[in-house]
Amino acid sequence: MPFPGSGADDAFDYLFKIILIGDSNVGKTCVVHRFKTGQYNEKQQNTIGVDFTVRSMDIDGKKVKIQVWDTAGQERFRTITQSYYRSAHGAILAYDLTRRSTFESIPHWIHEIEKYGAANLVMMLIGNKSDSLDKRQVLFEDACTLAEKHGLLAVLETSAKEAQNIEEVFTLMAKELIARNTLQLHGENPPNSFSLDSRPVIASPSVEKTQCSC
Ligand SMILES: Nc1nc2c(ncn2[C@@H]2O[C@H](COP(=O)(O)OP(=O)(O)OP(=O)(O)O)[C@@H](O)[C@H]2O)c(=O)[nH]1
Repeated sequence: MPFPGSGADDAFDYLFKIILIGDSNVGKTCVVHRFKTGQYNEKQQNTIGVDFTVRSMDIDGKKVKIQVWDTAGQERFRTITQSYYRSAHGAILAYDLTRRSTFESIPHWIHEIEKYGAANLVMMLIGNKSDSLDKRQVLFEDACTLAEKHGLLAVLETSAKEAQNIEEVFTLMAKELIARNTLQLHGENPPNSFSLDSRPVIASPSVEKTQCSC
Protein backbone atom coordinates (compact mmCIF):
# COMPACT_ATOMS: atom_id res chain seq x y z
CA MET A 1 0.00 0.00 0.00
CA PRO A 2 1.45 3.41 -0.88
CA PHE A 3 2.56 5.70 1.87
CA PRO A 4 -0.21 8.29 2.22
CA GLY A 5 0.48 11.95 1.60
CA SER A 6 -1.81 14.85 2.36
CA GLY A 7 -3.93 14.04 -0.73
CA ALA A 8 -4.48 11.02 -2.97
CA ASP A 9 -2.00 12.37 -5.55
CA ASP A 10 0.68 12.71 -2.91
CA ALA A 11 0.81 9.01 -2.06
CA PHE A 12 4.15 7.36 -2.80
CA ASP A 13 6.05 4.11 -2.34
CA TYR A 14 9.49 5.66 -1.85
CA LEU A 15 10.85 9.07 -1.01
CA PHE A 16 14.48 9.80 -1.84
CA LYS A 17 16.49 12.93 -1.16
CA ILE A 18 19.06 13.69 -3.82
CA ILE A 19 21.57 16.50 -3.56
CA LEU A 20 23.12 18.15 -6.62
CA ILE A 21 26.59 19.57 -6.14
CA GLY A 22 29.44 20.92 -8.24
CA ASP A 23 31.16 24.17 -9.18
CA SER A 24 29.20 27.31 -9.95
CA ASN A 25 27.74 27.62 -13.49
CA VAL A 26 28.08 23.97 -14.48
CA GLY A 27 24.30 23.98 -15.02
CA LYS A 28 22.91 22.34 -11.87
CA THR A 29 19.86 24.59 -11.70
CA CYS A 30 19.13 24.10 -15.41
CA VAL A 31 19.33 20.32 -14.97
CA VAL A 32 16.89 20.42 -12.06
CA HIS A 33 14.61 22.81 -13.91
CA ARG A 34 14.57 20.52 -16.95
CA PHE A 35 13.83 17.52 -14.72
CA LYS A 36 11.01 19.32 -12.93
CA THR A 37 9.33 21.24 -15.76
CA GLY A 38 10.69 19.78 -19.00
CA GLN A 39 11.80 23.30 -19.95
CA TYR A 40 15.17 24.97 -20.42
CA ASN A 41 15.64 28.43 -19.06
CA GLU A 42 18.96 29.87 -20.25
CA LYS A 43 19.02 32.78 -17.83
CA GLN A 44 19.47 31.42 -14.34
CA GLN A 45 20.49 33.41 -11.29
CA ASN A 46 23.29 31.84 -9.29
CA THR A 47 21.70 29.72 -6.58
CA ILE A 48 21.75 31.27 -3.13
CA GLY A 49 22.23 28.55 -0.53
CA VAL A 50 19.97 25.64 -1.49
CA ASP A 51 16.79 25.32 -3.61
CA PHE A 52 14.32 22.53 -3.16
CA THR A 53 12.30 20.73 -5.88
CA VAL A 54 10.04 17.68 -5.80
CA ARG A 55 8.94 15.40 -8.62
CA SER A 56 7.32 12.01 -8.65
CA MET A 57 8.38 9.29 -11.07
CA ASP A 58 6.93 5.93 -11.89
CA ILE A 59 9.67 3.34 -11.65
CA ASP A 60 8.78 -0.28 -12.36
CA GLY A 61 5.24 0.34 -11.16
CA LYS A 62 6.30 2.08 -7.95
CA LYS A 63 5.63 5.72 -7.25
CA VAL A 64 8.91 7.33 -6.30
CA LYS A 65 8.97 10.82 -4.92
CA ILE A 66 12.26 12.57 -5.52
CA GLN A 67 13.28 15.58 -3.52
CA VAL A 68 16.13 17.40 -5.24
CA TRP A 69 18.33 19.79 -3.31
CA ASP A 70 20.02 22.12 -5.78
CA THR A 71 23.00 23.65 -4.01
CA ALA A 72 24.97 26.80 -4.74
CA GLY A 73 28.36 26.12 -6.27
CA GLN A 74 29.81 29.37 -5.02
CA GLU A 75 32.34 28.99 -2.21
CA ARG A 76 30.66 31.55 0.03
CA PHE A 77 27.64 29.26 0.52
CA ARG A 78 29.68 26.20 1.42
CA THR A 79 28.75 26.15 5.11
CA ILE A 80 25.03 26.24 4.31
CA THR A 81 25.20 23.61 1.59
CA GLN A 82 27.29 21.21 3.70
CA SER A 83 24.52 21.09 6.27
CA TYR A 84 22.25 19.38 3.71
CA TYR A 85 24.62 16.52 2.89
CA ARG A 86 23.82 14.44 5.96
CA SER A 87 20.20 13.74 5.09
CA ALA A 88 20.74 12.96 1.39
CA HIS A 89 20.39 9.40 0.06
CA GLY A 90 22.08 10.20 -3.24
CA ALA A 91 24.42 12.84 -4.60
CA ILE A 92 24.74 13.92 -8.23
CA LEU A 93 28.15 15.48 -8.81
CA ALA A 94 28.09 17.82 -11.78
CA TYR A 95 30.85 19.27 -13.95
CA ASP A 96 30.75 21.25 -17.16
CA LEU A 97 32.39 19.22 -19.92
CA THR A 98 33.41 22.45 -21.68
CA ARG A 99 35.35 23.67 -18.61
CA ARG A 100 38.17 21.40 -17.42
CA SER A 101 38.54 23.16 -14.06
CA THR A 102 35.02 22.08 -13.03
CA PHE A 103 36.01 18.44 -13.65
CA GLU A 104 39.21 18.88 -11.68
CA SER A 105 37.09 20.00 -8.72
CA ILE A 106 35.19 16.71 -8.62
CA PRO A 107 37.61 14.94 -6.21
CA HIS A 108 37.10 17.88 -3.86
CA TRP A 109 33.30 17.44 -4.05
CA ILE A 110 33.64 13.71 -3.45
CA HIS A 111 35.75 14.46 -0.40
CA GLU A 112 33.07 16.86 0.89
CA ILE A 113 30.42 14.15 0.53
CA GLU A 114 32.61 11.59 2.26
CA LYS A 115 33.21 14.04 5.08
CA TYR A 116 29.70 15.40 5.61
CA GLY A 117 27.37 12.89 3.93
CA ALA A 118 25.82 9.71 5.29
CA ALA A 119 27.64 6.40 5.03
CA ASN A 120 27.10 4.62 1.71
CA LEU A 121 25.41 7.56 0.11
CA VAL A 122 25.10 6.79 -3.62
CA MET A 123 27.13 9.10 -5.84
CA MET A 124 26.97 9.56 -9.57
CA LEU A 125 28.74 11.92 -11.95
CA ILE A 126 27.27 14.04 -14.73
CA GLY A 127 29.15 15.98 -17.37
CA ASN A 128 26.70 18.69 -18.40
CA LYS A 129 26.53 20.76 -21.64
CA SER A 130 26.91 17.80 -24.00
CA ASP A 131 25.23 19.95 -26.66
CA SER A 132 28.55 21.86 -26.92
CA LEU A 133 30.87 19.04 -27.93
CA ASP A 134 32.96 21.37 -30.12
CA LYS A 135 34.10 23.00 -26.86
CA ARG A 136 34.73 19.75 -25.01
CA GLN A 137 37.60 19.87 -22.51
CA VAL A 138 36.88 16.64 -20.65
CA LEU A 139 37.00 13.22 -22.30
CA PHE A 140 34.24 10.83 -21.32
CA GLU A 141 36.95 8.20 -20.70
CA ASP A 142 38.60 10.46 -18.10
CA ALA A 143 35.28 10.84 -16.30
CA CYS A 144 34.80 7.06 -16.32
CA THR A 145 38.29 6.53 -14.88
CA LEU A 146 37.56 8.99 -12.08
CA ALA A 147 34.19 7.40 -11.38
CA GLU A 148 35.71 3.95 -11.20
CA LYS A 149 38.50 5.13 -8.92
CA HIS A 150 36.01 6.56 -6.43
CA GLY A 151 33.39 3.83 -6.72
CA LEU A 152 30.69 6.05 -8.19
CA LEU A 153 27.51 4.51 -9.55
CA ALA A 154 27.79 5.85 -13.11
CA VAL A 155 28.79 8.73 -15.36
CA LEU A 156 26.39 10.33 -17.80
CA GLU A 157 26.93 13.24 -20.13
CA THR A 158 23.86 15.46 -20.06
CA SER A 159 22.43 18.52 -21.68
CA ALA A 160 19.81 20.52 -19.85
CA LYS A 161 19.57 22.62 -22.99
CA GLU A 162 18.71 19.74 -25.31
CA ALA A 163 17.16 17.42 -22.72
CA GLN A 164 19.82 14.73 -23.13
CA ASN A 165 20.04 12.10 -20.39
CA ILE A 166 18.23 14.17 -17.76
CA GLU A 167 15.47 11.62 -17.11
CA GLU A 168 18.06 8.85 -17.28
CA VAL A 169 20.15 10.38 -14.46
CA PHE A 170 17.30 10.48 -11.99
CA THR A 171 15.87 7.13 -13.09
CA LEU A 172 19.24 5.44 -12.65
CA MET A 173 19.72 6.96 -9.22
CA ALA A 174 16.20 6.03 -8.11
CA LYS A 175 16.56 2.45 -9.35
CA GLU A 176 19.82 2.04 -7.47
CA LEU A 177 18.32 3.45 -4.27
CA ILE A 178 15.30 1.15 -4.58
CA ALA A 179 17.53 -1.87 -5.18
CA ARG A 180 19.78 -1.16 -2.19
CA ASN A 181 16.78 -0.44 -0.06
CA THR A 182 15.08 -3.66 -1.07
CA LEU A 183 18.15 -5.73 -0.25
CA GLN A 184 18.22 -4.17 3.17
CA LEU A 185 14.52 -4.78 3.72
CA HIS A 186 15.03 -8.46 2.96
CA GLY A 187 17.70 -8.73 5.60
CA GLU A 188 20.48 -9.43 3.18
CA ASN A 189 23.90 -8.07 3.77
CA PRO A 190 25.54 -7.19 0.47
CA PRO A 191 29.14 -5.94 0.56
CA ASN A 192 27.83 -2.47 -0.16
CA SER A 193 24.87 -2.60 2.17
CA PHE A 194 22.77 0.49 2.42
CA SER A 195 23.11 2.23 5.71
CA LEU A 196 22.12 5.84 5.97
CA ASP A 197 21.77 8.18 8.88
CA SER A 198 18.56 9.33 7.29
CA ARG A 199 16.66 6.40 5.86
CA PRO A 200 14.60 6.54 2.68
CA VAL A 201 10.90 6.60 3.39
CA ILE A 202 9.30 3.32 2.36
CA ALA A 203 5.62 2.68 2.40
CA SER A 204 5.54 -1.03 2.74
CA PRO A 205 8.08 -3.49 4.14
CA SER A 206 6.88 -6.09 1.63
CA VAL A 207 8.60 -4.63 -1.42
CA GLU A 208 9.66 -7.30 -3.89
CA LYS A 209 13.32 -8.00 -4.32
CA THR A 210 14.75 -6.49 -7.45
CA GLN A 211 18.16 -6.65 -9.04
CA CYS A 212 20.01 -3.44 -9.64
CA SER A 213 19.79 -2.94 -13.38
CA CYS A 214 22.76 -0.57 -13.46
N1 LIG B 1 25.13 24.95 -23.55
C1 LIG B 1 24.58 24.69 -22.38
N2 LIG B 1 24.52 25.62 -21.42
C2 LIG B 1 23.95 25.30 -20.24
C3 LIG B 1 23.40 24.02 -19.99
N3 LIG B 1 22.92 23.99 -18.73
C4 LIG B 1 23.16 25.19 -18.22
N4 LIG B 1 23.75 26.01 -19.11
C5 LIG B 1 24.16 27.40 -18.94
O1 LIG B 1 25.14 27.45 -17.90
C6 LIG B 1 24.96 28.62 -17.10
C7 LIG B 1 24.89 28.25 -15.64
O2 LIG B 1 23.73 27.46 -15.38
P1 LIG B 1 23.14 27.27 -13.91
O3 LIG B 1 22.13 26.19 -13.98
O4 LIG B 1 22.74 28.55 -13.30
O5 LIG B 1 24.45 26.75 -13.12
P2 LIG B 1 24.61 26.28 -11.60
O6 LIG B 1 25.56 25.13 -11.61
O7 LIG B 1 23.27 26.02 -10.99
O8 LIG B 1 25.29 27.54 -10.90
P3 LIG B 1 25.28 27.96 -9.32
O9 LIG B 1 23.86 28.20 -8.95
O10 LIG B 1 26.13 29.18 -9.22
O11 LIG B 1 25.90 26.82 -8.56
C8 LIG B 1 23.68 29.30 -17.61
O12 LIG B 1 24.06 30.39 -18.44
C9 LIG B 1 22.99 28.26 -18.45
O13 LIG B 1 22.27 28.79 -19.51
C10 LIG B 1 23.45 23.04 -21.04
O14 LIG B 1 23.01 21.89 -20.94
N5 LIG B 1 24.05 23.43 -22.21
